Amino acid sequence: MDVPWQFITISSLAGSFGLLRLAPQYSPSSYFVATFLLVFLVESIVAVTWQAIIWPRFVSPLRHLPEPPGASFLNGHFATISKEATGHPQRRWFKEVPNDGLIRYRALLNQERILPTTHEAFKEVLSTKSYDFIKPVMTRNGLARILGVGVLLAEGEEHKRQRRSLDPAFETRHIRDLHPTFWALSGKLVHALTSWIENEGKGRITSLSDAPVVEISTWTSRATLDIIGIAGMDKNFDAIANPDSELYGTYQKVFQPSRGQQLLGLMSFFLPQWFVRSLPFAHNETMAGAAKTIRKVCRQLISEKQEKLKLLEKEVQEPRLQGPTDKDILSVAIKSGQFTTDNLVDQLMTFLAAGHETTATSLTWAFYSLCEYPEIQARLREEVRTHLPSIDDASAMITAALLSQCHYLHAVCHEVLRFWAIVPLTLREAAHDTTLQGQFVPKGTKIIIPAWAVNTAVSMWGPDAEKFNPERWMAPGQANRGGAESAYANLTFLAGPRSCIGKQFALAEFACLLAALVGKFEFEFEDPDYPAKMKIKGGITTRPKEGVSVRMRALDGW
Ligand code: HEM
Repeated sequence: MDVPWQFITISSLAGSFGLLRLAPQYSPSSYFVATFLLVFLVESIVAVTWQAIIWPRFVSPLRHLPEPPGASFLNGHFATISKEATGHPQRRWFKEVPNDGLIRYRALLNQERILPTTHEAFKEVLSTKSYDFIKPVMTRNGLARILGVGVLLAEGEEHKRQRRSLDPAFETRHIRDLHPTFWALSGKLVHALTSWIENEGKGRITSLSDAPVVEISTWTSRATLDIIGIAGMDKNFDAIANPDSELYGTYQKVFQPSRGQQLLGLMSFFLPQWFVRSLPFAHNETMAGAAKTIRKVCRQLISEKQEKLKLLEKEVQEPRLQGPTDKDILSVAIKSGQFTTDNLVDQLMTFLAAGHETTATSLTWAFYSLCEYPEIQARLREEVRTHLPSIDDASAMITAALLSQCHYLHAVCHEVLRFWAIVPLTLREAAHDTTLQGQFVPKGTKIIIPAWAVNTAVSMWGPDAEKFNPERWMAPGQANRGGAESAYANLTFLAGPRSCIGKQFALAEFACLLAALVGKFEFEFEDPDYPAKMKIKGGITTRPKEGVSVRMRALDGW
């Protein structure tokens, strides 16, 4: 249970106002501000005593669950959680706290969190009772401004309806058709990078030590924005060619954590979100501006696409006009007839945000791991060069079948996604009183799904769980699950009805981009000691705090 700060703030304001107007003789002060502060203080002390001390220690049905050591009296494990990278403490607790499937830990003011640890517990939260454990309202409101209230944030029957309408855009058959698009855009990225490197190196690159330094995450982000633009919305944002593109710049600002963001996040505990958002802070202005730009772009895309579809309808007799363009996510959503224009804007916002930074960050981690293990990089390059046509060959067509011959590529991609689990944890909240693994769970309790901890748990993956090892995907019969027995051992894309709708899209896009980049370039850390210094930056997705800076040069012969 959380302390109801908003209720306390609003009731203190209203109570102080009422007291001074109706019964001023009982007011502790004749000044409104002083009265408010006193009433607020008294209400807060009562609420905190109950919620942060009495409830979690003596009343909560969860109080008997095992807890990690080191909790403070009032703020439980908050200091540990806020000091370490997102998902890191949960990884340790997963390993070290003896439990029967559930652990309890406590956040700020001892707010309780349940950390499930077994296959059965994850199955219950994510599949059997997935609509009983919903996304927390605060998280939903926080994300809605930039992500829109699309399928990612919808709940219950509304979610089922939206998911059914969008699923056709992600059918295997359709993802197969997208491979040439993914390959063409991977080529565009390779060529842009080649020119940049040649330009920076001024024709003097003979070995990696002469090569210029590339911070790879800015390039991966631009490439995946272009891919979701073309494959998802039939629109070329041209971010690879133009790093100053409006949309790319907007997302860069939005995904950059700032002090203002943290401060406003804290204020949202006490005050209604609409009020916090109207305060004159720079962060509020940035977010409002970003939301406006993203909405404007989405509206434009929808009206362009509606025009195009009308034309196609008119000329339906001419099959040449029915290319893959009418199978992008936006066309499928429009043609389903299930969404109003405003709903469509929300869906597009969701796909733009959920569908580009995730794959870009995974690719950044791939670069990190391939610099850490140059022998894996070399083996992967050899496989790509043996089985796939050169990325410089504009007439070559890549197909899903051709790509599937690259078993090691498949293994490396899956291992990067498992090992780094870029959405390291995600939250759920009990929509009503319920049970989890037979344990009573009161309404409002937060459940933590610790994808990173699960993906690297010895209990799920065996003794080498914490080692980056693509071989686990190469052994006979292990290509799909990497040797893990449980379907809930790999939560990179989650599992169940709320799992990532774009998983197959992301896997194919990731494989094409990685194959093209590793086939063409060799690279190494700019600073060979980087792994010892690297800090992980937390947020919804985790990434290396300083990015991944690599010396990079194009190789001949492919
Ligand atoms: C490596 C890349 C990706 C990763 C690791 C990833 C991961 C995830 C995760 C963990 C969730 C569940 C979030 C939650 O419920 O708390 C999710 C949901 C979602 N993802 Fe992805 N994603 C990736 C790529 C994509 C792409 C390329 C698209 C779109 C083309 C996409 C669209 C979505 C959508 C729409 C949802 C909401 C699904 C629902 O609630 O029904 N994702 N993703």
